[in-house]
Amino acid sequence: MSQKSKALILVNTGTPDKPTVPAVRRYLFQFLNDKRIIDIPWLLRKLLVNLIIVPFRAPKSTKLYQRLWTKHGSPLLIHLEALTKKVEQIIGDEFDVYGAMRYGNPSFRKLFRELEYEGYNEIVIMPLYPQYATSTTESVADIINEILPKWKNKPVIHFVRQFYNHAAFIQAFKKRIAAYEPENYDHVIFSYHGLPLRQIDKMHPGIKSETCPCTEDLPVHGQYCYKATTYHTTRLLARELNLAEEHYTTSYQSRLSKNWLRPFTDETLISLAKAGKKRILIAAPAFVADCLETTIELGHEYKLLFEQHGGEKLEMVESLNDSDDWAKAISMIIKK
Ligand SMILES: C=CC1=C(C)c2cc3[nH]c(cc4nc(cc5[nH]c(cc1n2)c(C)c5CCC(=O)O)C(CCC(=O)O)=C4C)c(C)c3C=C
Ligand SMILES: [Fe+2]
Repeated sequence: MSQKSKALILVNTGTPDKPTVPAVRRYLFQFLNDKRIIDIPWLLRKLLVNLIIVPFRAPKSTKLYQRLWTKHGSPLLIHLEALTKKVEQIIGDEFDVYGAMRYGNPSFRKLFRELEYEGYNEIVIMPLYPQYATSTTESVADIINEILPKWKNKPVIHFVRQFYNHAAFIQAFKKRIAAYEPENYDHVIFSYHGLPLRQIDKMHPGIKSETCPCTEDLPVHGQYCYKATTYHTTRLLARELNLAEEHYTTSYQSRLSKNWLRPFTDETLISLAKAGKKRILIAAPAFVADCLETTIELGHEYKLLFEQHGGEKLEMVESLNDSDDWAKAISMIIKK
């Protein structure tokens, strides 16, 4: 039983336990069998994920994880643990602070189950995704909805659905980008994790994201639309950084098929290189911690691609990780 009446759980995606094929296979198996991630009929998902995607992807992803791994483990987990400690230093008088992963370890499902017996009056759950998406945020909510109804004594649950427009998040990210002096680059790319168009369009039936004006302004139907909120994140950051419209682009990375959100970051980089842009700064404001998708995909693979097409310098902005500004921002975001 805890001495404190409140708990905060910071939840990120997850990472394999080790950079080995069996560990990556185990992780991908859990990740990609989530109906929120691959939202197609159950049998089709099982066949596609278990017979095609995981067997082919696991060896390839393992090689990438081996490049990413540090002597202390996977960066995503290292940053989560350090961030959790920092946030506890700020709000620890009032809250017990936990860090957990939606897939793999430390398991959010296991932690949440165990909290039943801690006697908290209030539990704040903050998925570490600035922009709401069913495949990320809602997948964390699924675990709460599965476990909470079984509790005899239910605490108040406060679920942070998104925070892309919270001033403290924007200021923390802006400070990170500003440190690279974006005015000294030919162009700035705001690269977000991609999503299948199908998942975007489910958020606003009848309105096709490909023709929606959310690239210009945030529409009322777009409050929880990932495309609309990512474009809005770019606008908020660009405004804070005083970037002229022609000086930056929003794009999407990590696609698994061509029917994902466009423009794709790799194609954008090639076009910019062909247009004579030599120095590009790239920031990834859908990720609050550096991981495979930032350090390896942007920092290694896309850097090489840019150089192969005539670019000279591609610099990646370090994510918020366990910075003091980010820990302080979290303490503000969780206040209702
Ligand atoms: C259909 C597949 C996927 C969707 C949809 C998706 C959405 C999504 N993911 C993140 C953040 C992260 N993804 C990470 C790893 C990762 N993601 C996918 C697939 C989808 N993601 C895969 C197959 C993997 C495993 C690695 C690989 O094989 O490429 C990670 C963890 C990276 C790490 O360092 O361990 C994060 C973080 C967001 C924000 C998002 C939608 C908004
Ligand atoms: Fe992902």
